[in-house]
Amino acid sequence: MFPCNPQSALKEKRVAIVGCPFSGGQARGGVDFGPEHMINAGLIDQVKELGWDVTFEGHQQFEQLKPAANEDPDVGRLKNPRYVSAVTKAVSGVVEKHCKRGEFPLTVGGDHSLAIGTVSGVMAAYPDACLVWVDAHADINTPHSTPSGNIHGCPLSFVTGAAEPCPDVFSWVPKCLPFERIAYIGLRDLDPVEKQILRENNVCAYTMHHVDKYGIGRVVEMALERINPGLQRPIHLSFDVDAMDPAVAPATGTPVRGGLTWREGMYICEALHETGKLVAMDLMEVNPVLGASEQEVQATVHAGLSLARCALGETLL
Ligand SMILES: NC(=[NH2+])NCCC[C@H](N)C(=O)O
Ligand SMILES: [Mn+2]
Ligand SMILES: [Mn+2]
Repeated sequence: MFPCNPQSALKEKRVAIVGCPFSGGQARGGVDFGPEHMINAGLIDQVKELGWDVTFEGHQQFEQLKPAANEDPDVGRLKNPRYVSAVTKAVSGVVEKHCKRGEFPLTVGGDHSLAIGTVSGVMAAYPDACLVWVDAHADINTPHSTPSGNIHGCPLSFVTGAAEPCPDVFSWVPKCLPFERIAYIGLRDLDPVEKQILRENNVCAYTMHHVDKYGIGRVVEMALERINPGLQRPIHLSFDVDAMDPAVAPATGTPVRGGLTWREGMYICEALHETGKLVAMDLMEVNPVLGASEQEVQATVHAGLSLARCALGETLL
């Protein structure tokens, strides 16, 4: 299989929006309405406005992948394991297909368990890619370490191989992403085993402490120097909207105070666009049901739209 030429998606400016109405990786309903809200708020036209050709084949349909009641018992601590495994496998294939067509997949969630699919799909098309993970959380719990059983807290343990093998589920996931190719930005809520995994594997991780200390410009620069020296590698950006401060993006399932400002979030997307190496983006965890008011929902959706536009070049002269 030939690796894709990362330049084609960028030169031809073709985006494929992959709407993933999925909430099975965590316990709170509503995150499955995220993609619909983003589309209804004008995502397609806004991306077209930036000069991209946009494909949107309608939201992914996951209902038929859902096991019948009682047929998806926990595996270890993992909740809905068969459902999440099947959905992320499907997403992986869709993302890989778009990459191989020379399109830039913009995957809109949905909860962050979907990244098992997006990361494996991008890595199948671009085996030398690196990943920038912008999140309050490290999402690298293993099936044994997860305190919640929510798989949206675990996606990176599967794709890096940190996860213990689990019977029946996720056996399809390739160990496709080396630790040296992950950079985290925005971390501020880690579980003890996650800290241990990051330390033991010397993972490039910039917490909010580092954002305060160095400034976001320097943080992005240092992150890229670490995981992508000379900018040789294609870049996948996985953005959990809870990386943003809850004042900016309140409508999300696991908000944590002390997050990125509006500009810090946008800056990350702009800077990655500027590299000319960004090949895929995920925008996850917008939960329109969790806003305390309509205004909070709108604020979160608008932050999400703006992040996507910045990653696609909006603010470039
Ligand atoms: N994608 C997210 N919002 N993840 C939150 C994860 C929270 C916690 N670390 C857990 O594993 O349950
Ligand atoms: Mn998060
Ligand atoms: Mn996350």
